[in-house]
Amino acid sequence: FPMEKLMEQFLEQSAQAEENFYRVEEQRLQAEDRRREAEHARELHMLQMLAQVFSSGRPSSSSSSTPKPSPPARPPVISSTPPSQHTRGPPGHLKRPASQTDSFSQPPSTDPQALALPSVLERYYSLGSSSLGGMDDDIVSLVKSIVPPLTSKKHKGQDGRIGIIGGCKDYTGAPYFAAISALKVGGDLSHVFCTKDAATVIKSYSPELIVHPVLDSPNAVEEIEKWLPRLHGLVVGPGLGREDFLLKTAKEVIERSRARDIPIVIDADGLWLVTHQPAVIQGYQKGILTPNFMEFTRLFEALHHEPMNSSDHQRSVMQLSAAMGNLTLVLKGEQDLISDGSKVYSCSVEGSGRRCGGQGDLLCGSMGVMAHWAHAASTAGLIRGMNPSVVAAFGACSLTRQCNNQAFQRHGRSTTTSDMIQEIGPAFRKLFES
Ligand SMILES: NC(=O)C1=CN([C@@H]2O[C@H](COP(=O)(O)OP(=O)(O)OC[C@H]3O[C@@H](n4cnc5c(N)ncnc54)[C@H](OP(=O)(O)O)[C@@H]3O)[C@@H](O)[C@H]2O)[C@@H](O)CC1
Ligand SMILES: Nc1ncnc2c1ncn2[C@@H]1O[C@H](COP(=O)(O)OP(=O)(O)OP(=O)(O)O)[C@@H](O)[C@H]1O
Repeated sequence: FPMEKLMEQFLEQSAQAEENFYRVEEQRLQAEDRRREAEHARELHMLQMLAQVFSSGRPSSSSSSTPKPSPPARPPVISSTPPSQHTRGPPGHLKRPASQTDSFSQPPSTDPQALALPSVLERYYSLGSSSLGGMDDDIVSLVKSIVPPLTSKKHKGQDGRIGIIGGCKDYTGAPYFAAISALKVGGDLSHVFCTKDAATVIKSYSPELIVHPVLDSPNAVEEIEKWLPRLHGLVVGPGLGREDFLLKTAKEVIERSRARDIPIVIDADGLWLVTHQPAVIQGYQKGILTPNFMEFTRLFEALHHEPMNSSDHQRSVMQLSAAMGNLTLVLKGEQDLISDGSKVYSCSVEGSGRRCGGQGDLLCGSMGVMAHWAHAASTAGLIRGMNPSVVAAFGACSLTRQCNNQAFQRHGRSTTTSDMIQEIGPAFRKLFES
C-alpha cells in the first residue's frame, strides 16, 4: 500500500538523519578532544618552563646556618615577579600587589611562549591559594614532610622544647598565647622567660607551661643561657615590653642562641629591638621576623632610610629581606607575604574578618616549633631545594589563618585568640595530616 511505502521511506529518512546527527556530533567531540589535548599540552609545557624558572631561583637549603656575605643592593628579579605584574584574571584575594615601578619588569618579549606565560602563571596562582592547589600544594606537602611522626619510641622533649622570651607587668597574655600554641602544635615543652611580676599570672593561666621569673633579674642572661642547650627553638618578643633593660637582655639571649645555631622567631617588641639594632639578627639563616604592617614599616624605614613604597608590598618584602641578609620575613596581613630575599610566597588560606589581639602570638609560637621541625628535616635531607625557614613560616601562617577561619565559624564576632587556640588541633589535622 502507498501508505506503508510512505511510512517505510519516512523511517529510512529519519534513521539516516539520526545517523548523520551522530556522525557530526562525534566529529565535533573529537575536535573538542583534540583542542583540549593541545591546550593541556601547552599548559603542561608552560608549567614545566615555570618549574625550571622556579627551581633555578630556589635558594640552597644547605646554606641554612651560614650567614650569607653582603646582601645584594637590589633584590634579584625572579620567578615570583610575573604574577605581581598581571592585571587581569585572579580573584581579588589572590591578586599580587601591582608593581608601581619598572625595576621589576621584564623587557617586552616577542617570544610567543613568553607572551603566553603570564596567563598560565595567572592560572597557576589562581589554582593556588584558595584551594591549596598548585604552588601552595608544593609547599603544603613540604610542611607535611617536616611534621615528626608520633611513635612510641620517643621520649618527652624530642618533638620540640621551645623558649619564649617575653611577658612583663603589662603583657601576660601574649607569651601565654605563644607558649601554649607551641604545645598545641606538637612541641613537647614550652618555657616562658618573663619578669617576676608576670610569672605567677602566666603560671596560673596554664599548668602546662614552665615559667621562669628571670627576665628582670640582674643575671637574667646567665639564668636564661643555662636553658639554651636544651632548647630547640626560641621566640623573642611577645609581651616583652620596651624597657631598655629587658631589650638588652633579649639582645644578648639572641646573640647566644645564634651562636648555638638555634632557630629564632622574632615578633612584637623583639622587632622593636631589631628596628634599632638590626645587626642582632642580620644574616642569620635560622632567623624569622614576623612583622605586622606597622612593625614592617618601622623596620623598612630604619634599614632603608627612606619611606616605604606602600603600593608594592611584594617588592618591599624582598628588599627588606635582602637588606637583612636574606633573613626570612613574614609580612602579616590580608595575604601573608613570605620571603627570604630570593622570591615571595603568598599565603592566602581563608581566615575571617575577625582581628582580635593575640593572633600574631599564636603565629609566632607555632612558628617556633615548625622552625625546629623544618631545620631538623632539612638536616636529615627530608626537604631539599627550599629554605626550611620559609617552609616553617608558610606552615604557621596557613595554620593560624585556618584556626581563625574555624573559630570564626563557631563564634563569629565574639571570636578571641583563646577560641583560635582551641582550633589548633583540628586545623592542623585538616591542613597537614589529611
Ligand atoms: N593579650 C596580650 O597580652 C597581648 C599583648 N600584645 C603585646 O602588646 C605589645 C605591643 O604590641 P602592639 O602590636 O600593640 O604594639 P605596636 O607595634 O606599638 O602597635 C601598636 C599600634 O600599631 C598600629 N597597628 C597595629 N597593627 C597594625 C596593622 N596591621 N596595620 C596598621 N597599623 C597597625 C595600631 O595603630 P592604631 O590603629 O591604634 O592607630 C596600634 O596602635 C607586644 O608586646 C605584644 O606582644 C599583643 O600581642 C596582643 C595581645
Ligand atoms: N586582613 C587579614 N585577613 C586575614 N588574615 C589576617 C589579616 N591580617 C592578619 N591576618 C592573620 O592574622 C595573623 C596575625 O596577624 P596580625 O596582623 O594580627 O599580627 P599582630 O598585629 O602582630 O598580632 P598581635 O595582636 O598578636 O600583636 C597572621 O597569621 C595573619 O595571617
